[in-house]
Amino acid sequence: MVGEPLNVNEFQELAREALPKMYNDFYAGGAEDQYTLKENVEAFRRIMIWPRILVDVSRIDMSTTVLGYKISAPILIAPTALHKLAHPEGEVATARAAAACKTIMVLSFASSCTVVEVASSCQAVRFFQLYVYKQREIAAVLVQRAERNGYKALVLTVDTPRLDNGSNLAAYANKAMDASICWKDIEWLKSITNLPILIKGVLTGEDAIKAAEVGVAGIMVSNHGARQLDYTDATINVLEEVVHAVRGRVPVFFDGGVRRGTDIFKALALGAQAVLVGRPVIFGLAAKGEYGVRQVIQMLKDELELTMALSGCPSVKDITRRHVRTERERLHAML
Ligand SMILES: Cc1cc2nc3c(=O)[nH]c(=O)nc-3n(C[C@H](O)[C@H](O)[C@H](O)COP(=O)(O)O)c2cc1C
Repeated sequence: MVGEPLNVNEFQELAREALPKMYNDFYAGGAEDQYTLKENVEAFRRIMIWPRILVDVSRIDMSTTVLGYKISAPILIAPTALHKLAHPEGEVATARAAAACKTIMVLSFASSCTVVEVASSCQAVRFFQLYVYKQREIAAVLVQRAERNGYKALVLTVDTPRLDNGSNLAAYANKAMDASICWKDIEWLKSITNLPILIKGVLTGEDAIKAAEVGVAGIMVSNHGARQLDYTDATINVLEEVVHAVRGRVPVFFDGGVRRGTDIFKALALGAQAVLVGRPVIFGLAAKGEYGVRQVIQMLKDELELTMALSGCPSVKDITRRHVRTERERLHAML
């Protein structure tokens, strides 16, 4: 590729050029037929924006709050494993970029820099993502270490009783991870920490209701970037069901296939409080280190700002359900 990347998708190409094939495949790939991997992105294309005109958009305010922390735009960094495979500075570079962009980074349980290294490298608000191992004491130690080092929330990832097959990492994790964890264990997790707990990996209204009932601080609609169960629906297609089910009791976050500012606008219109971005951040990191991650976030911010201006939404709270139409709604309107 020649020249500067013009959008987030072009970073994928730069990352492919920068990385050994094995690492690139690890980051870019999805489960089995990779049907859901494609759908996560494609499903956004079937949702159309319905803009409003003659609204004063001379000032656009993208800022929002997540669990009370003010951030510059509703774009968080999703937890993704092993950033040092992408760049020698690993998660430290990603965290610095998060700080520079005034947003939140969720550090993966499978990070290649330690919780302490990342904490001491920058002022970014950080959450810690957790998998629970069979040896529960390990989870307790890790949670308390995250708490001591200033991480502000726990993100419990629940879509991985087993990892999708194929790597030594998966083989190891499948042995170590506790596939018996269930709803009652949220009480146990609450008993070992004072941090708010978010549940990542909710895909149905039914589970969203259970999550709200056990008292989590937030729900993340996610199919793990289509790396776990293939043939789950695209996350943008299930977001609204989850939002309706929780009826505002807890905030709903969203990830999967976010590549454009218009995607973020659509997710917010369907009820997400903010989105998380996975692969594009790794591609930015692989291509250009911290600067690349900053560029990726900045591009998404610029695109969201433009989308808001052109849609007649001066602030994120002005983005409503009436600003988008799904394919089904458009077909219905034609009847
Ligand atoms: C290479 C890679 C590693 C990931 N590692 C983790 C992880 O350690 N923990 C976790 O909860 N999610 C993990 N995820 C899932 C992301 O948090 C997120 O759900 C997903 O990447 C969002 O989709 P996107 O990549 O299309 O933005 C990983 C995703 C990728 C691509």
